[in-house]
Amino acid sequence: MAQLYDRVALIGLGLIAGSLFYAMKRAGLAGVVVGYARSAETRDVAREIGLCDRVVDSAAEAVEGADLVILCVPVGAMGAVAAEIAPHLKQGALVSDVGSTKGAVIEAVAPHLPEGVHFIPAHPLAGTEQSGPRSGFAELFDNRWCLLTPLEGTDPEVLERYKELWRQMGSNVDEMDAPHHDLVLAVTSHTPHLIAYTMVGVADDLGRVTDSEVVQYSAAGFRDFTRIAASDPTMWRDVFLANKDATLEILGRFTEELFALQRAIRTGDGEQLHDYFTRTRAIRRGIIEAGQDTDAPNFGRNAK
Ligand SMILES: NC(=O)c1ccc[n+]([C@@H]2O[C@H](COP(=O)([O-])OP(=O)(O)OC[C@H]3O[C@@H](n4cnc5c(N)ncnc54)[C@H](O)[C@@H]3O)[C@@H](O)[C@H]2O)c1
Ligand SMILES: O=C(O)C(=O)C[C@]1(C(=O)O)C=C[C@@H](O)C=C1
Repeated sequence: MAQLYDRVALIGLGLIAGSLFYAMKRAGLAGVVVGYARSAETRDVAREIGLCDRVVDSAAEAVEGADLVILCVPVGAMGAVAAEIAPHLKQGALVSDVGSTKGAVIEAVAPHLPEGVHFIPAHPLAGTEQSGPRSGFAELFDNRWCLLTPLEGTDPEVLERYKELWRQMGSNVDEMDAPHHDLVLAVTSHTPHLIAYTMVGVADDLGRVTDSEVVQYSAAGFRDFTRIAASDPTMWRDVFLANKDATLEILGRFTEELFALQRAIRTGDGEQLHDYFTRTRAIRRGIIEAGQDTDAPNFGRNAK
C-alpha cells in the first residue's frame, strides 16, 4: 500500500493514538511517526513498547516538519495543545483531531492555526473502555465509521488524501457538519454513556442490594453497563462539558420517555410497554442488517 504521509505527529499517546500508530504501520501509510504525551510516565511506556518510531519530550518538537498532526488528547485539552504547537507547524501541514465532540473542538483549535495550515476534524466511531498507551491495537478502526466535519473552504485534495488514510486504516468514511455530528453522537454515544454511568452508580448506592450481590448476580445487560461505566473519567467529563446543549436536549427527551414508561408500569399498561419494546427491537434489527453490530458473529460482512 502506498505511503500517504512522510512524517506524522501524534499528540497524546492513549487508546486512539496507539491504534492510529499500529493501523498506519499495518498498511504502510506513514513514513516516520513521532509521538508526544504530557506525562513523562506515558512517554516512558510508549518508548518501552515501541509506540511510535520516536517519542519526544515536547509537543513543539513532535510537530516540527510533520505533514500530518493528529491531536489525540481529551477534548478539553485540544485548545491548549493547538496553541502550543501552532508556531511550530510546517506550512501546508494538515492538523486533525479524533475528539468525540466536534463543535467545541473546532472553536478551541481553529483560532490558533496559522494561515497555510489545513484543519480537518475527525471522529472515529470506535473505542473501548480502556485508556492509556498500552491499550491501542491495529484493528480498532476496521469496519467502523470515521466521521469528518470539514470546515467551509477545505482543500479537496487535502481532504481526499486524509479520507484515504482512514479508509486504508479499515474505516468507512462519512462527512457531516459539526452541529449535526454533535447531535447524532449525543443520541448514539454520549447520552447512553451517561445512562450507563448512572445505572452503575444507582447499583452502587442501593443499600438493600450489596455490592457483592451486584458483582455475583450481574446479568448480561448490567455487565455491559459496567463496561461502559469503566470508561476514562477525564475523557467523558470533557465530552459532557463540550457537548452540553445536545446532550441536555437528548437527556430531556430521555427523561420524558422514561416517565411515560414509569407511568405505564404503575398503571399496568402492558400494551404501551409492548408497543414501545416492539419499536425498539426494530431499531436493533436495523443495526444488525446494516452490518454495524460488532458483537454479532458476522460483523463486518455487510459493512458498506
Ligand atoms: N476512547 C474512546 O472510545 C474514543 C473513541 C473515539 C474518540 N475518542 C477521543 O479520542 C481522544 C483520545 O481518547 P483516548 O481514548 O485515546 O484517551 P486516553 O486517555 O487513552 O489517551 C489520552 C492521552 O492524552 C494525553 N494527554 C492528556 N492531556 C494532554 C495534554 N494537555 N497534552 C498532551 N497529552 C495529553 C494523556 O496522557 C494520554 O496519553 C479524546 O478526545 C476522545 O474523546 C475516544
Ligand atoms: O465501545 C466503547 O467502549 C465505546 O463507547 C466507543 C465509543 C462509542 O461507541 O460510544 C465511545 C466514544 C467515542 O467517541 C466513540 C466510540
